[in-house]
Amino acid sequence: MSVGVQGLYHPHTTMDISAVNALPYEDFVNIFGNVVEKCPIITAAVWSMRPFASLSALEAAISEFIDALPESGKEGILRCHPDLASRDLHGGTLTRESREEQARAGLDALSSAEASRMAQLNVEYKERFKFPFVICARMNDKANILRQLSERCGNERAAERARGIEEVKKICRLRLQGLVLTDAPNKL
Ligand SMILES: NC(=O)N[C@H]1NC(=O)NC1=O
Repeated sequence: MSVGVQGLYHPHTTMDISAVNALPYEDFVNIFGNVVEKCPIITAAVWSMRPFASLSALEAAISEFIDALPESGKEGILRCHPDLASRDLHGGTLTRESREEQARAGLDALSSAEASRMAQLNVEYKERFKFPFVICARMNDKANILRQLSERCGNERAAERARGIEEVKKICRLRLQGLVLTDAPNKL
């Protein structure tokens, strides 16, 4: 294992679920602490629910923990996310996961027109909802992200809070799949 930015461990190989279940909580939090961006408290809490029968069971435990939070807690999770394509992307202050996801969607290589449109819409969104726009960057390209950011600015706050949390769960699923072997298809 190697220690990455933010002090999180990044195993070189994916683990199977029994290896995950055998982890003491310190290692579990070090490895999985950022599956929900900057919310290691979620990881630390779900450790109590092990053993997990499968990767999907671990994912479901995280999802249920999030769903049980009050609306303020869900907004708190959204507020832990960095703005997409913000100046931080070049400044190196993002978590490794977030930087890689944004780069994969092409957000590190926007034209200046795209960058200022994105910045302007991010401000508009945050002024309206008081939390940042969150979308699973790995499932979208930059054109799609800009379009959705613009469209979602017109939503109601409760709908947008729920939508942001859905996106957090998609980001979480992809981050987990990078760390744990996916369940064998013949077991599903
Ligand atoms: N604001 C926002 O959506 N941030 C995130 N999206 C994503 O895929 N990774 C992130 O950090």
